[in-house]
Amino acid sequence: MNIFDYMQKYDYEQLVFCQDENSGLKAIICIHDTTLGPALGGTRMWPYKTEEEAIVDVLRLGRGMTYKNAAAGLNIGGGKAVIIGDPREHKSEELFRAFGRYIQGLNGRYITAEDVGTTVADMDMIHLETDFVTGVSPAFGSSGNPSPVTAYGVYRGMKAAAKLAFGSDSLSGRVIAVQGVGNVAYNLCRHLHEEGAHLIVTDINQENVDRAVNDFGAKAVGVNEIFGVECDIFSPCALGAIINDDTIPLFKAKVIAGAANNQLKEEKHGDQIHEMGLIYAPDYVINAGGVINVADELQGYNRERALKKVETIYDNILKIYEIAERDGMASYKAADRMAEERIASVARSRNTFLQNGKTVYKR
Ligand SMILES: NC(=O)c1ccc[n+]([C@@H]2O[C@H](COP(=O)([O-])OP(=O)(O)OC[C@H]3O[C@@H](n4cnc5c(N)ncnc54)[C@H](O)[C@@H]3O)[C@@H](O)[C@H]2O)c1
Ligand SMILES: CC(C)C[C@H](N)C(=O)O
Repeated sequence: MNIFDYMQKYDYEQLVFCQDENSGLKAIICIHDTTLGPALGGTRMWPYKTEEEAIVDVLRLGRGMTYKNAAAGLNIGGGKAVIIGDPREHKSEELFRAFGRYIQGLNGRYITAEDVGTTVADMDMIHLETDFVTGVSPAFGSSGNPSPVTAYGVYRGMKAAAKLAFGSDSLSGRVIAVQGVGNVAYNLCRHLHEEGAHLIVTDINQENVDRAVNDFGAKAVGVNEIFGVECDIFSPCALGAIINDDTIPLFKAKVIAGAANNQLKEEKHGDQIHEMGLIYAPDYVINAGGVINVADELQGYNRERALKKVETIYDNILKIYEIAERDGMASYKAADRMAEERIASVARSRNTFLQNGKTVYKR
């Protein structure tokens, strides 16, 4: 891959390669866009098979955070990091401290948090070397695990999507099929169960299935069955790319609203479900609760204030549908438009010189 061509095509600012022989650290930090503020996004630890796979992933995820943060109304830019390694085998204090020192070297242009394969305990180790890390243990005045807050945001966004589809945002009596009942979806299921929804769940991890069945009276189905079950709402909370040529013909739901990142395999699949009349809550809008929560730490963490901001996901979903209807486009495109317009207008408003270090000269 020609990295500079790709960076130029999507206007990336910076890609940082980090190597530390002692700890075995091989990491890449991507800063996509800092028009709105410092780049904030989690660190993914994954056993990438090739370096190219890791580079493609960090670039794609970093750009996704720019859109997520902008659409959420945060004064935060987009970035992400990946550590190449197996999270079950290759974690050590030495490795996370070495990584923390690289983050410190960026002097606040990039701020990290949890993502797939990393935990609060890992953030605590990074925090030994840098303050530019969020999602650290609450004992340090930080916000801890973002997953329950992500789940709350998905719950609020799902209610908004239900209002658009059914004319009422009540989820009582609705049948909701949840794919993957891990950290986020377990907490989501709790909210849905408390409101009186009927749950159908699946997971490749039987323990997680059993937990949802026992705690919330969920009905369990096989991993391939979940797409075609009779339900009102399908909630993808496991993997990306699950809205695709194979699954679309199976869907019986009227709404798709879940936590997973990058749910559309390709943009055309967003157009297809739009044409079928499904209400689709764009992934990066509905799952922004976690980043909204960790971003609050930059003002001195206040959980009440963070949750209030997470509540706005409800209105954001409604707003995206207003744009989609106004401009005659699918909801995923309307979300992109909303994020891009906000970034462009802030960039325009910063075209005069100010002696306070806040002016960002982008172009
Ligand atoms: N944790 C957060 O705060 C957060 C924030 C934004 C987005 N997300 C996204 O939400 C999704 C869930 O995140 P999480 O933190 O709950 O992760 P998790 O790993 O705790 O949960 C994912 C669950 O999906 C299951 N799973 C994997 N493959 C599956 C398959 N083929 N069929 C059924 N189940 C399968 C796993 O066994 C696991 O239980 C991810 O896509 C993540 O990127 C998470
Ligand atoms: C900053 C993190 C809490 C972000 C989360 N990993 C996400 O994908 O939104």
